[in-house]
This record gives sequence, C-alpha cells and structure tokens, in this order.
Amino acid sequence: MYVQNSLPFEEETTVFADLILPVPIPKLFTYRVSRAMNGLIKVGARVIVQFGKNRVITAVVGKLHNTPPTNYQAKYILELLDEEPLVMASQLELFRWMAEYYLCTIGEVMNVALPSGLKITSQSKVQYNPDFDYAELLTEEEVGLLEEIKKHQALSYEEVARLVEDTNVNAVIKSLVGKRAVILFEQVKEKYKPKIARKVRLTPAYASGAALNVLMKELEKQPKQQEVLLRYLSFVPVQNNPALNQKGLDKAVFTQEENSLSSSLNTLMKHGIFEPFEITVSRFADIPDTPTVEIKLSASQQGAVRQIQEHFQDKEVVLLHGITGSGKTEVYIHMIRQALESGTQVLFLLPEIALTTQIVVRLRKVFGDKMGIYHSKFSDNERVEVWKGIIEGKFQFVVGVRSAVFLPFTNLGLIIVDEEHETSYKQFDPAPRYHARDVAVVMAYMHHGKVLLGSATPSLESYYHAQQGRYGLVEMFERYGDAALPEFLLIDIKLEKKQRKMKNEFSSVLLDYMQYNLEHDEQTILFQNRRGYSPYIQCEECNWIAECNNCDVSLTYHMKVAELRCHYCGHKEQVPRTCPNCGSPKVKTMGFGTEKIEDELHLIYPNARVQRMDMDTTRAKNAYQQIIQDFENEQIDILVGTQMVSKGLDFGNVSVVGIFDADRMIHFPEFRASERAFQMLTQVSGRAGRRAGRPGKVLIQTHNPAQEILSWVIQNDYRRMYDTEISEREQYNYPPFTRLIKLIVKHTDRDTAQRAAAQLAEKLLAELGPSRVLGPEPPLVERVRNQFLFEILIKLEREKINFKAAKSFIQDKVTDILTDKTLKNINVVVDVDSM
Ligand SMILES: Nc1ncnc2c1ncn2[C@@H]1O[C@H](COP(=O)(O)OP(=O)(O)OP(=O)(O)O)[C@@H](O)[C@H]1O
Ligand SMILES: [Zn+2]
Repeated sequence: MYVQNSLPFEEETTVFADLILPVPIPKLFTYRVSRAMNGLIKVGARVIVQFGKNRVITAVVGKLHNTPPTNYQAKYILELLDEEPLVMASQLELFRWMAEYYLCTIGEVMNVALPSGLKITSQSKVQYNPDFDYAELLTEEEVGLLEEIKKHQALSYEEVARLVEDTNVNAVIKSLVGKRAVILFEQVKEKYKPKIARKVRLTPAYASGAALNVLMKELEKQPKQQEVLLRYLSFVPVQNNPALNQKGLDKAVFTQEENSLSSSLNTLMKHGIFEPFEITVSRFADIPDTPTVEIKLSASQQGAVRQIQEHFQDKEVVLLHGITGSGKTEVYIHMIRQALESGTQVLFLLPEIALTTQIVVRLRKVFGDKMGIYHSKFSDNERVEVWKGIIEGKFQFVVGVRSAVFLPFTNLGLIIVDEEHETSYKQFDPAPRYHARDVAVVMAYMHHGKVLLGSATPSLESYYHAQQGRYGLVEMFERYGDAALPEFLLIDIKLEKKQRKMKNEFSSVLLDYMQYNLEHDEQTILFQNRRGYSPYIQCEECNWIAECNNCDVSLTYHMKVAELRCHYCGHKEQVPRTCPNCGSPKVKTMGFGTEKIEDELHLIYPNARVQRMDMDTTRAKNAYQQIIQDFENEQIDILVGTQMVSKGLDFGNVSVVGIFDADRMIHFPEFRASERAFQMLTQVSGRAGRRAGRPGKVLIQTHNPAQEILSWVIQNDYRRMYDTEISEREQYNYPPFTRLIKLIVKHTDRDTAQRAAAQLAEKLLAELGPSRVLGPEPPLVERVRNQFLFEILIKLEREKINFKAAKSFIQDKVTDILTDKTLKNINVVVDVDSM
C-alpha cells in the first residue's frame, strides 16, 4: 500500500523532489536535488529550502521524480536533514487524507504534526521554555503573552508585536527572556537538544577498595578534597561494590550549595582521581516507574474482554460503554498487553486534561519505560524524544492527547480512545480542525488495526454507529468491586431561597453534607463550570455592565489578582471604583465562579483545607499534578473546580459531590446541550463513592428538579437520554444523521462580514437548498478580538449526499469569497464536523 521510499537513480538524470511546505497553499512545491544529495534523499526526510524572498524553512519530501516543473525554474534544495525518513509513508498517507477530509492543505497538517523542535526557521522566534516554573514572577501582561506563545509553540517578533498592547515589544520579550520564561532562537538550527546530565566518577585506578584506602590516607592533609571523596562514597559505596563506580554521581551534588566543593573537585579531576563524563537522560525520568503489579480481572471485565475480542473478528471498531468506576482501564490494559505481545504498536488516546498522574501512573506500573508519553504540557524536546523513540523502536506503546495521532507509527495494531465522547478531541485552531477519535478510526483502517472506544457516556454518534451494527458494542453496568453508584439528591434552590436557607451559593443541604464530611475526614468535590470570581460586574443604579473592548462579552471579575478579564481574548483591566457610566459607587459582582465558591468556603469553614482546580490554578507545569496528588493523599478536604474535576479521576475517599448551576449547562443554546449536560453531570457524579463500603452522594442544585434530563442522570439511564435525543436529531437533521460543516466569516468591519456571509450563503443555498444551509447568523459572542463573526451551518445527509463532491463545491465558493476584490481582508474558517 505504501509508496517506495526512494527511486533508483541513474547517474545522469536530474532528480526533483515535491516538497510539503508548512504553508496554507494547496499544492506541493517542486525543488531540485543536487548531485551530492542524489542517492541520499528519501521520501519523508526533512530538507531546508528557500521559500519566497527571504524565508528559509523546513519541508518534508513528499515525492521524488524526474519531471521538471513546467511553469517555473526549480530551486535547489539547500540542505538535507535526515538520512532516514522522519515522516513515515503511513503518515504521509494519513496527512493527505486529513487535508482532503478537513479541507485544509497538507502543509498545514504537517505544520501541526511536527513538533516545533523538528522544524527550523531563519527568523528570530520566541519559544516557551518548558522548564519554566515560576509563574509568580510574571506580570499579568507577561502571563497573557506567555499563554499565547505556549499555544503557538513559538512566535516571531512580529507576531508578538501584534499581541502586546504597548509598543515596546523588545522590553517585554527581554523581560521574559530574563525570567527564563521563553527561549530565543536566532539562527537556522535544530531546536531539539537531548537532555544531558553531567556526572563524575573515580578514574579506574582508584575504583577499588585497596586503592581507596591509600587515597584516603593521602587526602588527610586536604580536608576539602577528602570531603569530596567521602561524599562521593556515601552516595556510591565503591568499597563494597566497585561496579557501582561506572554510573558515577551527578556533578551537581558537589556544586549546588553555598560552600560548594567545586574547586576541590576540580583539583581532584586535574590530578586524575576523578573524571567527568556526560550521559543523555530521558526526560520522563520523573514519572515513577514501579514494577509490574498483577491485576486479576473481575468476571464482568473478563466478559468484556471476551466480547471485545469476538467483535474484533469482524468489526474494526468496538465501543466499550462501561459506567463510571466499572474498571474500563483494566480492560484496556489487558487489550494493550495482547496487542503488544502480538508485536504491533499501540496508541492510547486520552483527552487533554485527564492525562495526568493517575492514569499514566497506572499504565506505567504495567508497561514501564516501554511506554512513551505525548502531552501538550511536555516540552517540545520531550515530544521529539517520543517521535524519535517510536521510529527507533524504543516505544511500542504511546499514551497521548489528540496530537498523538500525528506520530510516526508504522504498524498500529490497536488504538484505544478513552473518554471518546470528550469534545477536547476536536481541534478548533489552527487547521487541520480534526477530531482525533475519527482520525483514529481512519488510521487503524490504514494500518489494518483495531479501535476500541471507551466511555461511561458515549457520544451519540458512536452509540448510533454501534446501534447500526457498524461498531461492536460491549457494555458494563456495574462498578468494580462492590462499589455502588452514588445516590442523588436534587436540591430545589428556588425553595431554599424562599425559605431563606441559602448561604450565598450554598444550599443548607449541601452545607450539612459538607459539614458531616469535614467531621468524618471524608472528601468533597464541588463542581461549577465557570472560572473566575464572578462572570460580570454591574452597576446597581444604571445597570451598566463591564464589557471587553475587543469582544462582545462581559468581563469576568478575578478577585485574587483584582482584575477584570476577558475569557475570549485575554484582555485585562482594572476594576472601576465607581461606575464609568453614572459615577455611582454601587458596582456589584454578579453570578459566581469557582473563585467565589472557594472564597466563601474559606469564610464558612475557616479550618477546612480548600483547593481550587481550574485553568487559573493549573497554569504552571506541575500544578495540576500537585493538586491531584494532594487530594489523593487527603491533604485537601474540599476540591472546587471546573470540568477539570469531572474527568476520569479516581479517588477512594470522595463521598460527596456537589454540583452548582446545573441549569445553565442544560439550557445552553446549542443542539448538543442535553447530551453534553448529561455527560458532564454523569461524569462528575461518577467521582463519588468509587470504593466498596463507602457509598457516595451527589447533590445537584437546580431551579427545576423536575427536568427530565436530571431524572436520566439520577437513574443513570444513558439509554433514555440516547433514545430521546436521537429521535430529535433525526427529526431536525442533526448528526449523526448529517455531517456538519460550519463556515465562520470574519472581518473587522461588521457590514463587510455580514455582506460576505450573505453572499456565501446565497451561493451555497442555490446549489444545496434551504434545508441544508442555515444562516448566516452571528454566534453567541458576535465579536471576538475585534473581528465580527457570522456563521453558516451546512448539514449534509450521510446517505444521500456525495460528501466529497459537496465539500469541493463548498471549498470553491469559499475561495470565491476569499478572492473577491470587494471583500478585502475577509477571513473564512472552514470547520468540517464542527462541534
Ligand atoms: N481488576 C481489578 N483489580 C483491582 N482493582 C480494579 C480492577 N478493576 C478496576 N479496579 C479499580 O477500580 C477503580 C475504578 O476503575 P477505573 O478507574 O478503571 O474505572 P473507569 O471505568 O475508568 O471509570 P471512569 O469512567 O469513571 O473513569 C480503580 O480504582 C481501579 O483501580
Ligand atoms: Zn475580549
């Protein structure tokens, strides 16, 4: 199936290479291969080329041939970076598919696929320093900028200039460099550097018991040098076991302190007693690597494994629907083992947030350092290590977030997608706007491998495919061990308010349960899917609300930093002391987020150990991990958080889960709202009572306890939710019965945006008909970062429509708009399978 790696070249022929350049232009570029490079260059290798007047960029060889381009003179490739392909033929095939399916260019796919450490650039770039751990040193502006840099992996000076408000870009960058938050790249060079540890050891002449005794005597007159030797021996007991000397000791042991011993160590090295050496260390060393623990599957888990295997006989994909705490992870582990034993590679996908200590540690215990980890919180260097490790055969098995689908697998036997319903599997920006679960299915097909999707609350799409017989379905309806599902209490806060029983955001019932938990050393999780202190501030006199300058959205009040912040563009400003509109001092915070709940908890329970977990408290590299660990060690009584607390966490001592503001999730104006609310409520509830003998309680605060969806959650009745929702989807032509393509038209001028969107919609409508084209309409937030948005939603039936042809038609119409001279600077985002 895969193309041959390199052409057998005759001496005389001129060789050309079609290159994949990281640019959004939908074609490959032909460059000329020099004689010297001729026999060496291979498809999938990286090369450096000049592109345009003064850009030097990294490209990947897509094809080798002997046909010169007809309409331009091919430039020479400047440099060949790899002797062996860095991008496998199987990846190229997948990337081509992604570009075609998601309506973007293969260059854009490549750009996202390659860790930036494998890319080279001639411009000065600022890159996030992954080892930076001192967020508290930064000003607010720097924090915002750093977030952007992190998001884009690296930014050029110009890009940074566009992001900072005051004109002094240099000063900001200089400060960030000074604080070691970012790294500057000036020249053309590879960014990846292996991590080196500097070590010292005794030279062979001294590495035995007898020689050491002599040496000890000799050093009696040099107490400092003797101290070096003694310290070395205390860590590396060479007297008892001379072989230990080989591994040596970190040099830092002698140099890192106030009265450092480095000069004495240097003297000893000069005299040939100690010798320095270096080793390359893996960057994953800090994740524990404990020996294998044997796990016995329960009867229900064994049953699930057997059924999955049976389905795999004739199905490519199996959906494992197992309730929260049913022990899906152990089932995965079993399947992974089998696949590895049969000699294939395995990929385990996890949603962004859940990939932390807990599950990784569980997998590490079983698979040790044969397992690679691919995560956005890891540094670029670490990602390069995984990439190369897969090619070298060091990692047969990789656990990773959505971008792990880009890794250089050649022989995938099994892909597991845990929490397959998670929306974070869908990438929104930049292109390719792919869904990692769907890509996994295609990928497995290309590799002749299998896919196991798992969830306690499957997406409607996957469950539908299972109902249709396209996927195998395996279900587990009991928790592991004798743990029971939690009991639910619906708290009518309308009633409590009337009876004046509420204490700020807390119902009396919730307070009672938390009190009980505090007294009995049991833990509580509180869930509010909104960060910050309050979502807006308002003037009591004139009703003025603080809004963002750049976006049509209210500013969130953050108490700890005493600021108003825009959650769409990152804009920040001071909190006004008086209303800017009428001058009244009665400006009040309205609504509540996690920060307010945390704050109130401190007042209500001054002695309780309260921790908040949301995007604001988990920015630093290890913050998330630390919170999880503290909670696991029961050093936290109450954990307050956004959806971060709802995902896959497994704690034994949580007996109460409290949910605020359930109504807002349920009534969100979006066709997936019921499905999402059900998933979110079920998942967060599932964190309670996960061990036998310790039943859990879930308290849901709502204005309307009679809502149907709450009864589904309480009865853990996924099927009822599914049946109700699926019939609505069918009736109104929504997925899984249709495929959605969302077009977002953007412009800084509202009229231009609207005009362009209307034009585009009209053209689409003429061909596709009114039942398939909705809009244009402004989205919930009409303006973001000073761009006005209009959305067009296209619904294409699964069966009736030729998806490929329809997409190509849509792409054409989009190109028309983008190239329309009367619509300067218009931007259109094309989002296939939009969520
Ligand atoms: N066979 C087993 N032997 C010992 N412990 C097990 C076994 N199976 C599951 N467990 C334990 O039961 C608990 C729940 O399992 P697990 O976390 O895999 O559930 P899950 O199905 O992934 O739930 P969720 O969907 O809520 O994340 C874990 O603490 C796990 O270690
Ligand atoms: Zn904004």
